Amino acid sequence: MPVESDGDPAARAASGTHPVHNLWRLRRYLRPYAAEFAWLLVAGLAGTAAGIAVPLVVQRVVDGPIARHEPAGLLQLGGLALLLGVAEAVLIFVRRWVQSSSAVGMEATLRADVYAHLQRLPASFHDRWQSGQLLSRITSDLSVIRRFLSFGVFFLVLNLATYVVVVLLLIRLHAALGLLVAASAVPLLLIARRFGRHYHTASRRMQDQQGDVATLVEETAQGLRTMKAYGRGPELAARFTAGARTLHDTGIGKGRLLANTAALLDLVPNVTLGVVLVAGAAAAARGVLTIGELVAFASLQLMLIWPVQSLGWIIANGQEAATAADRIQEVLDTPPQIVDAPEALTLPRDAVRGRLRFERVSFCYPDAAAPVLSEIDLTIEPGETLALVGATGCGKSTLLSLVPRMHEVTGGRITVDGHDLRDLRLASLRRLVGVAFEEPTLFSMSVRENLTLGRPDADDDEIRAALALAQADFAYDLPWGLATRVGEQGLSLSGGQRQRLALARAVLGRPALLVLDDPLSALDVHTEALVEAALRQVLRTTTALLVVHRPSTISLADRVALLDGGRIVAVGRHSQLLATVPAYRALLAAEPPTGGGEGSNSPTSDGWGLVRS
Ligand SMILES: Nc1ncnc2c1ncn2[C@@H]1O[C@H](COP(=O)(O)OP(=O)(O)OP(=O)(O)O)[C@@H](O)[C@H]1O
Repeated sequence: MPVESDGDPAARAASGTHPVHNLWRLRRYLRPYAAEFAWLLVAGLAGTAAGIAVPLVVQRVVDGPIARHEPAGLLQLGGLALLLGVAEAVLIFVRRWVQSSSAVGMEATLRADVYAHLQRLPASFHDRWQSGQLLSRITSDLSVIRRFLSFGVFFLVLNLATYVVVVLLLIRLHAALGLLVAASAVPLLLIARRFGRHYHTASRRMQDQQGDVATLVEETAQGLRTMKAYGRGPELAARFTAGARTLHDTGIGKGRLLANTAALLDLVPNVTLGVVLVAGAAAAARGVLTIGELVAFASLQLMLIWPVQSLGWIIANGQEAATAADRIQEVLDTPPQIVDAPEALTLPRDAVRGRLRFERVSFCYPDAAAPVLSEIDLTIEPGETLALVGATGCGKSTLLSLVPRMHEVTGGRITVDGHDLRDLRLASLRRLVGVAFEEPTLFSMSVRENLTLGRPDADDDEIRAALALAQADFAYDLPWGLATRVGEQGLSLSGGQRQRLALARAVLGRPALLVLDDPLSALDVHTEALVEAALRQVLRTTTALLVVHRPSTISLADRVALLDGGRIVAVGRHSQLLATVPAYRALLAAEPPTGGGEGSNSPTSDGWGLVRS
């Protein structure tokens, strides 16, 4: 979790922002529902007015028909009280009906915006953020905000209005007692202020801890096989229990804070009510107050108990919503760094020859001490295949990720046919580049949807050709053919099957540039030979950059570049490098000689066991 400081009120004070600043910024999501909220308020206020009118009618009943023993008048006023009660019930129903639909609509819009923003954020953002934190923000935090903007704000306004109107009526009924009730607002405000300060910190802590627990659950679900295989279940369970215990303790602390405050908030109106009853009875005995007025006074004062009691809940809900808004804005305020330039170009596939050039390219991961890649100069001619080899961790995958702009170069530039990649529209670039990463990622959708991820318009023939090339015709034999849904992350398929589908996805529609990270690593020798033969056909017409871990795959390449310490230390044909670069020889000698050979299409032997199959 990168950002914790917002939960600290001191840090917030230092930054000069108000605790509800981020919540206030979300007001635009309420705008489309302004009419609904206006109706909501009107219905709420009308319902409250009807409720307040009932004690006043009761006052007339007691001082009129009851005092004078007139049953006819009693019936009339009783009917009016009943009518007011029914009106209040209907208005409450209307309010709740409108409230739920507008609040859910607002939450859905905000969630869609956060999700869209997450997609625009670069890979480096997702590298740094735990997915559980993002998950908890996009689910529980948004629900907290929805609850506050729909119920919390509404009851805050309604309860304030009720408080003010009732206190004015009380002052009108009996000035001294009414002012006493009004004065009871002072301790209430002091209690509320103190509570708000403490609760803010506690709710931020709890929401962050919820994210940590979500991360633990997510990691467990994803790494279940590995954990089981290594028998690490108990350790994982202990980690989860510790996280859940911390969350539990914070929840208990928060609950106690709320309970203590609720008790104090409860105490104030009840003490005031006791005082008023004694003093009111004395006033009635002296004849200063009629019995009806005393009943109305007490009934009206009872109406203040709920607004005061709910104050604790509203403040708690408001604080949670404020911290949730902070956490949401931390995501929304992160600018997507990899975006289209103002005048970005769209390059049609047919107009691209595919000359890929790295010019003094360097790259440094955010917050990393040293660059991973420095001064990379490489040119890959149209239709040429360049294999990138190097020791593990030397930056091969990173170099590949710069081509579809998953990461942005931090120095130099990469061009395709002379166009800086940053001058191309991202959508255009990503249509030109076919990518298969080291980890073949599939999604829990149909095989066809997985294949056409980057080419939704691909037709059946193109899909058939791509599957044939990747030796992935097994897809047609799945229970529902290409319509078969693969399990989450494609885990219902074998590693080799996933890799072949990922390769088919990369080559679908014959992209101008192919960027493949060890595309044959999970295949058996026989399938590897078949895929290699088919891939060779595609590579003849496509510019390709391949990361190669195994000598056998080098045979696909026309030239090889050796990456060492983030720099290209040698480029040339495989046989040249073998003959002249000791580091290259040493690197390949460390690999098991599983076959492969010279970068031509004829089988060769090179003395290092690299024989193309
Ligand atoms: N997201 C990241 N954030 C920070 N550093 C990273 C990140 N990804 C990789 N690195 C670092 O960059 C360096 C190069 O990693 P990279 O994955 O590009 O190497 P590689 O040559 O492809 O390795 P391998 O052959 O094992 O796949 C490594 O030191 C790695 O620790």
